[in-house]
Amino acid sequence: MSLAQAQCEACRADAPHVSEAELAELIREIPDWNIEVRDGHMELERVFLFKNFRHALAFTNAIGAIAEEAGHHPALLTEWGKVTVTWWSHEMKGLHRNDFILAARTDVAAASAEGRK
Ligand SMILES: C[C@H](O)[C@H](O)[C@H]1CNC2=NC(N)=NC(=O)C2=N1
Repeated sequence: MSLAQAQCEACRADAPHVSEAELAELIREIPDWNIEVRDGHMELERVFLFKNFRHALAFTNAIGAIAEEAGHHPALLTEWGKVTVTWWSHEMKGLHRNDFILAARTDVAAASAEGRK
């Protein structure tokens, strides 16, 4: 089963952070994502480019729907021709397996998104 199809776990303050070993394994499944450290915790981030604002906004809404379905929500920065998607688990201040699952689902949505550049 691919990571994108894996079941999300509920996110709680006491949910386990991914270990170093898990992180190394999971990041291989989403090679286009960068790890950024902000406010002392890791975040997964990827920039998606589009031909115009309309396509960027449509992709933003598609990711919003995926987030609502999962009950797990990213930071989304929509600009002209560009969407920056950032996943982390704010409740537990770090990366949970959920974040990698949602990043993989974001990649699946991007593969069929219109107006990619
Ligand atoms: C009550 C609600 O389910 C929680 O606040 C959820 C909502 N979406 C969330 N999204 C993310 N990324 N991290 C969380 O900790 C989180 N918590």
